[in-house]
Amino acid sequence: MIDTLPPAEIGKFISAKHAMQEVRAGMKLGLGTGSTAAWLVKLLAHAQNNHGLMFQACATSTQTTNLATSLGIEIQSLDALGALDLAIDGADEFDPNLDLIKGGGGALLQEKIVESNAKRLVIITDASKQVDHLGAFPLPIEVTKFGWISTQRQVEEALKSLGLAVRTTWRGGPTQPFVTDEGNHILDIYAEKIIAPRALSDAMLNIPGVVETGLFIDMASTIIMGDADGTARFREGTGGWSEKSYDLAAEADLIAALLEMDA
Ligand SMILES: O=C(CO)[C@H](O)[C@H](O)COP(=O)(O)O
Repeated sequence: MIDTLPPAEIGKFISAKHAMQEVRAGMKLGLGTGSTAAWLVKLLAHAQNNHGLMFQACATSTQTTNLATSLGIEIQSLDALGALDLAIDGADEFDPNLDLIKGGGGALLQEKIVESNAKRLVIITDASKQVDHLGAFPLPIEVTKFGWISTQRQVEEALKSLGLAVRTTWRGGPTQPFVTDEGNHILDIYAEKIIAPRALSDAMLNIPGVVETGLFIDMASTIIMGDADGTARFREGTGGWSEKSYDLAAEADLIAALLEMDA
């Protein structure tokens, strides 16, 4: 089964598998959103259902709630759990400071709320997400439905005054814009290169119709990059990279079991 898996998916599995080392019995966990986080959710379900791992969890989206509950993980509300021990999530980009662009899946608001309530945030990725400067991936901005077009104009004016005369587009298009779990729209900013993420984030958050941005600054504790050859490269804060190799042949049964969860 592993032979038919695209290399990118093996890398995501390796990253999620390595992140499982951070999970301890009894922890309160925040579960991320996206295709990499889905591997983590499946690994947690496997550990719970087959090895009796006990944990409590909240989710960062309806998508993750549905996946987790379908696999037998009980999802509680963040408010019921309170402070979390650990959150694990994917990212669209990360830079050398471990600052992130997130929200490619449209879940940035719940992700930021959940992850800001976690003692540690572990980001599971692959090498394609590593950049020198954030911004090649369009930066998502969550905007209220009320006055959304006027907010877009304010966003573009604020970008211009920061020297970023760049394109913005509505996720899903202007006639049927994407609606987030919180009932808002997503404006994607094509900045190409964000030199001052904090200044950009502050300028966006200063606009009343902007609810949140996909810039996650000073939030990630650790980054893990999984590779299709079985190598997990990981970095704590701004320290150096370390690596661990996983034997893919030895992981084949586990990968097959996780893939069967899709059936
Ligand atoms: O921020 C996110 C969702 O809002 C995801 O974590 C991000 O888009 C990465 O997703 P994937 O693991 O599928 O590449």
